[in-house]
Amino acid sequence: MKIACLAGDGIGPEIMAEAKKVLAALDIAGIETADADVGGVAYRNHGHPLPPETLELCKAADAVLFGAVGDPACDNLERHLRPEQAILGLRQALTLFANLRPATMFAGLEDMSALRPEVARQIDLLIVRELNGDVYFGEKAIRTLPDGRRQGFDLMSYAEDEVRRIAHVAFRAAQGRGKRLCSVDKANVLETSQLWRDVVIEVSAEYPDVELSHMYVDNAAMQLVRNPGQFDVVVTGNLFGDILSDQASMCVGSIGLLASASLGETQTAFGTKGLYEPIHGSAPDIAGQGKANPMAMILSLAMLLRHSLGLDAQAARVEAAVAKALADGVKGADLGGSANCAEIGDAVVARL
Ligand SMILES: NC(=O)c1ccc[n+]([C@@H]2O[C@H](COP(=O)([O-])OP(=O)(O)OC[C@H]3O[C@@H](n4cnc5c(N)ncnc54)[C@H](O)[C@@H]3O)[C@@H](O)[C@H]2O)c1
Ligand SMILES: CC(C)[C@H](C(=O)O)[C@@H](O)C(=O)O
Ligand SMILES: [Mg+2]
Repeated sequence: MKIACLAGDGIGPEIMAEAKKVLAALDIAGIETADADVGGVAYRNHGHPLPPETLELCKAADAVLFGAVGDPACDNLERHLRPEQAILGLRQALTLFANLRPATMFAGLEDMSALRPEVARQIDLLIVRELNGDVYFGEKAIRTLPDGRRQGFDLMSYAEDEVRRIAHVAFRAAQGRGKRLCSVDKANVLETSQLWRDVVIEVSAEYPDVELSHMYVDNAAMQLVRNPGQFDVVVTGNLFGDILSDQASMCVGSIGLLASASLGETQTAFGTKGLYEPIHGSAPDIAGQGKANPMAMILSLAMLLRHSLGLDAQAARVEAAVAKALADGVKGADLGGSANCAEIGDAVVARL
């Protein structure tokens, strides 16, 4: 079982070290890890944020464990050389079109939620974010109009097969959970969303046991803080899913808690090939200070064990250890506590 570990920039190396600590403590026979540069550090060391050797390592691996990319020192580089292009490039090169972002309330964190405790307690949802399309990958440019004005554009598009495959992932996820699926779009304004809605309805015929609803994204943003308990599985496009998942993180208490799995259709000997990363970024404002919460990274490792390696029991062990640490009051600065990044990792290991 081969895991490619890409720590990346900012807090990436700090949180990756804690995930590796947890993996080592599990002592699973037959796992090999290999490190590679990605993002700003890769640009500095190899002249490119996603060097060919890093991509090859990821292609050959059963799973990729990914920290974060993003470095303010790279902000003025040409777009294709910026660190963020590495994660976009990996998602595209590995056809990881389904991004699962679960948000569940942990016991003992109700007071840290941006919501009232009785509202926060209801949160148990899964955002299924499409990851290979939308404005992210459409034609984009800053061009000069005939009258001399500059105009930026990013083409928003979804082909029906792209919507169909993510819809199937979402319906199947709903079948395995509360059997309710809410498709979030902007079909009152966008043609892309109208097609999205039509295709989701078409696919729903194959899942009569799942209750399908539709919601406009602006309303969804509001409902997520008004009554998040109404959501079971949410399926949405790349941009809306990016934004709603950061919002969901503060409903749970911190962006340092939300993990993700990015999956495609490639099966390995052990499960589905995937990339696993926290939903947050490289947090340059706290990098190198031990202030990062590694729990999202550790919970991403749990998702890796479950989806790519078929090690459900080990995944559950890691999730239970994180929940127990939180219930015992092990909290970083993001949750109003004083534990540093390494102490949080140690506390999780101690509870495995
Ligand atoms: N997948 C990725 O690698 C990814 C995701 C998001 C953003 N980014 C990049 O990261 C850089 C910084 O972006 P940003 O500031 O908008 O978002 P960010 O998620 O990095 O940080 C937002 C805020 O949350 C805090 N935060 C994030 N993770 C935390 C953690 N684990 N523990 C405690 N606090 C945490 C940060 O300190 C910051 O105040 C940018 O270059 C951005 O493009 C990368
Ligand atoms: C860094 C950026 C490209 C990325 C995205 O927008 O997908 C990030 O925000 C995320 O949520 O993983
Ligand atoms: Mg994001």
